[in-house]
Amino acid sequence: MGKNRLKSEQLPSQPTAADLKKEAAGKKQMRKNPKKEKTPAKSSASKENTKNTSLPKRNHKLLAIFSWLICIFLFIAFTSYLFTWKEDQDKIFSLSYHILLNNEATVQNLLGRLGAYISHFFFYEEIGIASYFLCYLFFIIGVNLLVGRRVFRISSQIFFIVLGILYVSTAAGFLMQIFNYSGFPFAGALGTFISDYLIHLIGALGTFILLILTAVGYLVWKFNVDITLPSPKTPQQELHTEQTEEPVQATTFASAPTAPTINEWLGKQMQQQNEDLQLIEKPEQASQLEAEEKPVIPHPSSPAATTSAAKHDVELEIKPPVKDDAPQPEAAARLTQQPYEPTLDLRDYQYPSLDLLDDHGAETIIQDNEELKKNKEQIINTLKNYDIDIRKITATVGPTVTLYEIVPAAGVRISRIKNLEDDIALSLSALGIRIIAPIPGKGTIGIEVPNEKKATVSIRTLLASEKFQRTNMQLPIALGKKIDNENFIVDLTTMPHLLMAGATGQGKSVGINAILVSLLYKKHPSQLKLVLIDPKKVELSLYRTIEKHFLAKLPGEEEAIITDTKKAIHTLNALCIEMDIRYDLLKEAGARNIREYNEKFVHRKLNPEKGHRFLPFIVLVIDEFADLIMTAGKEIEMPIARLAQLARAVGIHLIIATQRPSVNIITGIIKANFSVRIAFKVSSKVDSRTILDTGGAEQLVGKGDMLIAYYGDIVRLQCAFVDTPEVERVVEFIGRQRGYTEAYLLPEYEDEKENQLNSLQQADRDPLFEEAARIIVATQQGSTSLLQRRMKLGYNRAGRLMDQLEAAGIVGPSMGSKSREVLIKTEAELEQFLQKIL
Ligand SMILES: Nc1ncnc2c1ncn2[C@@H]1O[C@H](COP(=O)(O)OP(=O)(O)OP(=O)(O)O)[C@@H](O)[C@H]1O
Repeated sequence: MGKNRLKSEQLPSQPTAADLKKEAAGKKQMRKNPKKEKTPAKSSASKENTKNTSLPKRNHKLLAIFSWLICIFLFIAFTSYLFTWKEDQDKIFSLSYHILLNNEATVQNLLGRLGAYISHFFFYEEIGIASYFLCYLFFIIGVNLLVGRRVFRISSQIFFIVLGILYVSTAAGFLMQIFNYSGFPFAGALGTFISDYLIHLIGALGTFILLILTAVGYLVWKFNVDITLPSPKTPQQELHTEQTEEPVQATTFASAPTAPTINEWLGKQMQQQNEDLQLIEKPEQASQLEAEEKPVIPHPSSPAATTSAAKHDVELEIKPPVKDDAPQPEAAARLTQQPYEPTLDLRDYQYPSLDLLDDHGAETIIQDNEELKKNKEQIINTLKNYDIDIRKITATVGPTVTLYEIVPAAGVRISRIKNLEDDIALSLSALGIRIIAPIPGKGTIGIEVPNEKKATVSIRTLLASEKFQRTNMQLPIALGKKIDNENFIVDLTTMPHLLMAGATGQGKSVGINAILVSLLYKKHPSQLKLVLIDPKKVELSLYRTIEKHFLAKLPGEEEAIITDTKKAIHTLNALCIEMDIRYDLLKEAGARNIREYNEKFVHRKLNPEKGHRFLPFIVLVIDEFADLIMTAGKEIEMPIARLAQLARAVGIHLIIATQRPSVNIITGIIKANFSVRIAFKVSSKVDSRTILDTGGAEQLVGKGDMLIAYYGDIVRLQCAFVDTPEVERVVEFIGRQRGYTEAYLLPEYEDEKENQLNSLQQADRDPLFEEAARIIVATQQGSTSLLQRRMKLGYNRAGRLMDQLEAAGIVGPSMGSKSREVLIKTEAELEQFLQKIL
């Protein structure tokens, strides 16, 4: 038998232990540094490596197929031999191995003379029925070679095979001798020899006992059978035992008695033998088999687990901290070790994808050489008319305008060009010419001329840019593109507030949407809350879909988007209270700003039981500030100024937009606290000065063409464009997802003045109050003289009535000589209101 034995060392390209270690180390490295894995192998060395490794891999596959061919060949030949051995045996006895060369000899074995000879050799001359172990050997060699990993540990498998051959052939020999059977060679020469030897040595009974004990011993060793009575084990202990058991043994044993299919068994082998290497998925059947055979370990969350855990008092259930019930020391230690993750509130939340946004075509900047040449000549000629010579002129084509940068000839004073600005613009007769003399930081003069064909800057392009994708800004906003096409993406937290102005239809609302969409693409609902005030009632209403994700509101309010002046005042004051609360929290935590505070909170250095919580950023947006300040004046201005002065450190940022950039709206106190200001096209130079402290915004071309005063610089940008349907898609995408149970609640604000007035009202309300209210609402005119006329009252009493109507919230505050705004619009609404207050 020795000469025919196949040694594992002779097997082709069997991976060595060192190879496997290298491979595992390589995988670890890749897991650690996945980028490296993705980087295409550029160096010649790595190419070489690829070549070198691909060759053995191919050979492995070929050898695997070859192994499996041998396995199948032996299996068919052996099985056929079971039925044809009688017919073929005589011929092999007479011809021996010459039968392989003798074409005239005919045999019955399905695999012909070779099949018959090999089967006879192994069954009769060697190991009998145990020959099937050889099929198994070639099978596992093939698997190892094909998978390219050590699915089966060959050394231990050979040990198992040798033991199996010895045992099976001996047992077969013993049975044949006991039953005096001399037909089919079940035992082979080896089995017959060993069993014969044993029977002579220790007798038939002794051999029988030896065989039984060997089998039982093997099973005990394999199953690690606990022979003592089972001691009570906790579920964790059982789990531990299961996991630490030697995988090869457990599988081999588990598979053998139930004779699973090859697939089932292979699945188990592969799963158990390669714990540290990632393997193929466990076939379903195999897992069923395992479930049947192994003791059932209940899932920790299953009722069974709970009861068994309760019995053994080991289960650790981590609950949210309860005030009176101090967590167990072990649980507490675990909790403090893991940083708090605010996004786990809504752990399944998905950020909107770029597919929701459109590419607004016309993205590429068209460089029209004709146009450039024409403009260049016109500029040169115009300047020549004013005796200004040019040394050099260069053009930078932007999305909306082209910047012509001029180096004047020696001796030309820049101030002269600046003085001629209007004349030059007139001569160039193009709308939207802006002269920058000199360009800051350069000794040159810039003339911006609008392009005939303008490009749209889609927000999608900006959000897809690497700068935005990779940013670590806290509140990144993609505002637009500069004239040199650089993306202008800035952090709102550094601004820290933003004032936007521009005549109607010039791009303010689009600008606000671009800012909000940028934030929604970068922030999780736990990190950002929006307070939206929209007196125009149309622009921001589409954001109500995301109320339970991103909006903040006053407690008890139905609508999160504020359209009413009174509510706007309340909201601003509530924000001031939120700011004060946050300052107190920061003080207690010893943090200087929201960033430090949240960092401490995340690392569980602040106790939630003392009121500490993760603080989301709050961004307040007011679209149409003019309406508010005109109706509520100081009541609006004061809280805004306070917030603008102080709220930055606690993560509250303001964005205020207005159509009317006049000084009574953008007051000194507001302006002083908003250092970053954006101007879309305005109607006059005065307006431009009000916003930017300089002219230029009146020269803009509209449609998102804008100037931003950003820390001393004035930068011209083409605002990013996002259309309403795009915003709708984004908010719907967010709104469809699971959100919080309600909007983020701002603190309750109690208007003391209002309360005083209310109590006063109830006591001293004029008996004509109701009638006056009806007249005012019916006519929708908040005029004292109207009351005087209609009710035939003196000026004082009518004035008092009007004050009472204001206190009750039926009319707005006095607006000088103009009528007051009537806040209740219909008589039905008034009836309801009166019922409530009278
Ligand atoms: N960045 C931009 N790129 C291209 N087109 C724009 C851009 N911004 C605005 N537009 C065009 O101008 C139109 C008006 O813009 P928008 O609604 O933002 O004006 P607005 O200043 O908010 O006006 P209003 O104050 O009356 O609400 C848009 O419908 C769009 O066609």
